[in-house]
Formats: sequence, structure tokens, C-alpha cells
Amino acid sequence: MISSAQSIAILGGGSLATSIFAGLRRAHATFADVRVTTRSPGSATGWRELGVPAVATEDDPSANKDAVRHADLVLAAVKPAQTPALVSEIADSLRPGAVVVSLAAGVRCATLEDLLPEEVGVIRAMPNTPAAVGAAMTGLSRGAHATDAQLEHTAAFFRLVGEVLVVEEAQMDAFAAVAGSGPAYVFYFIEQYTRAAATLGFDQEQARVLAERTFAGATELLISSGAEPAELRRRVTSPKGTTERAVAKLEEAELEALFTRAAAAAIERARELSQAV
Ligand SMILES: NC(=O)C1=CN([C@@H]2O[C@H](COP(=O)(O)OP(=O)(O)OC[C@H]3O[C@@H](n4cnc5c(N)ncnc54)[C@H](OP(=O)(O)O)[C@@H]3O)[C@@H](O)[C@H]2O)C=CC1
Ligand SMILES: O=C(O)[C@@H]1CCC=N1
Repeated sequence: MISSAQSIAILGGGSLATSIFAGLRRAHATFADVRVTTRSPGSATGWRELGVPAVATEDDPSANKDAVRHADLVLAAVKPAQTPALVSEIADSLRPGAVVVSLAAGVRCATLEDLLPEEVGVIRAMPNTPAAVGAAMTGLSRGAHATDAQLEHTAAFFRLVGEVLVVEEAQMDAFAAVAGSGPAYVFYFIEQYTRAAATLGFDQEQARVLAERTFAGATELLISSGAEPAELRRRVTSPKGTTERAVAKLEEAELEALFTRAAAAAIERARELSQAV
């Protein structure tokens, strides 16, 4: 069990917050206090069924203010467009020394700092949903007022659900484009791979098992061997064999350029979000 004297408030108990919380449970992490807020009563009920005190703003308009009053770490996990209003709402209710950790894509630390008393530290975090299984890749960047200790406490929190990399804020949109959104690209790839397998005479269930076990097995081998992916690929690809023909076809897709364009589109969207708030 990992026990922390910190009190945590999670404002916005949606998809990402649920993944992080599942990872914390998996790590048997305990805190002095954990409170969650949601917009709708139905979502709050879901959290209470997990044993977490949760209040919906539709039931109690002061839910966010009340949740943060004793919190050391305040996670703002609502949509980017809602984040500034949420931060303004809690500004006067934060306890001294509290740090506000914004998970919102695109929203700059300075935008939030302008809405808070000067002594309040702001940190941007960009986790991903593999947090649910302790395998998140989280990027952190610190605003102008956050202390070393606040950055370290925030890093320690996210290390409970995976790995952490501290980056300059200028890199956060790119971090989100690669790692924050990344699981969606991987799942999309697996969906397409499964569909392709199903066209080869396997039924849906067989296609799914073939695709998922192949991805899981290859990834496990990559991580546990420590070998370069190109070397592992070479070990599969017999000269003049079948894989060589298939890889030649894949190369026609110019995947590096495609991934670069996809990441650029995500970064462009993060800029739009930052300008919209
Ligand atoms: N999903 C992901 O993989 C990642 C998301 N992010 C960022 O995390 C943030 C949350 O994303 P995600 O979890 O996907 O979004 P969701 O829409 O799943 O969750 C948002 C949550 O916020 C709640 N909410 C809305 N307004 C308020 C309010 N005023 N006070 C309290 N709670 C409120 C919603 O309540 P209700 O359920 O009742 O509607 C919902 O539970 C976004 O800013 C996103 O950019 C960052 C990295 C990865
Ligand atoms: O799609 C989004 O905007 C968020 C940010 C990264 C992952 N999900």
C-alpha cells in the first residue's frame, strides 16, 4: 500500500479521471481524503458506488468550492473550454499551499494563473488512459508560480499510475499529440487490423484474438527484451520470406509522414483550444 498524507480533489469525474482513479486503486494508493465532483447526479452516483465521496454541481452549485477547501492537490479534469471558469470558481476556496493541476489539452498555465491568487501554483499534466492499468505516460510542466516541492508531489502522484516526464510547457501540445492522444491511435490501428483479419476468413472473435494477442505479444516482447523495434522486426522478416512482402506494402503507406501529419493536426487543435479560452 502507498499511503499519502495528501488530500486530493478531482473536479470532473469523467473518462480520464476514472482511468487515473482505477490506476490509483490498482496501486493500493491511499490518501488523507479524496473528493470528486461531476456535473450530473448520475456521474456522481457512479463514483459513490466506488466508495468515493462525489457531489454533482447540478445538485449542489458549491460542490467544486467545497471539494477543494482542504485539498493539497486539485486536479481540474473538465473539458478545456470549461477549465478557466472552473478555476475562477475555486480561486477563493483553495487552501494555502494547494496546487492546481490542469489536465486540459491546450490550456496554458498562464491563462489559469491569471485567474488565481498569485501564490497559487499551477501545473499542467497530460496523462493518458493506460493510467487505469498503471501504465500511463504523463507529461508535466510547471507554471511560473509552482514550487519544486509542488512539482515533485505532482510527479509522485502520477508515478502511482505510470511513468512521468517533466517537459517545458512549449512541448506540452506535442506531448499530448504523441502520448495523450496516442492510445486512441493504437486502438484505431488495432480496430483496422482486426477488420482486415476478419476479411481473411476468421470469424469476428478469432480476428479479435489474433489481432489483440499479436499487438500485446509484440509490445510485451519489445518492452521486456529492451531490443530496438527495428531489430525485433528483422528477426521476424526472413530474407525473401512472407513478412518481407507485407512490410514492403506497409512502406507504401509512408507511415512516418502520416503520423507526423496526424500529430500536427492534434497540435493545431490544441492551439485552437488555447485561443478559445
Ligand atoms: N480522455 C483522455 O484520454 C485525456 C483527456 N485529457 C483532458 O482531460 C480533461 C477531461 O477529459 P475527459 O475525461 O475525456 O472528459 P469527460 O467529458 O469524460 O469528463 C469531463 C467531466 O467533467 C464533468 N464536469 C463538467 N462540468 C463540470 C463542472 N463545472 N464541475 C465539475 N465537473 C464537471 C463532467 O460531468 P458529467 O459526467 O456529469 O457530465 C465529466 O465527468 C479534458 O480537458 C481533456 O483535454 C487529457 C489527457 C487525456
Ligand atoms: O482528445 C482530447 O482532446 C484529449 C487530449 C488528449 C487526449 N484526449
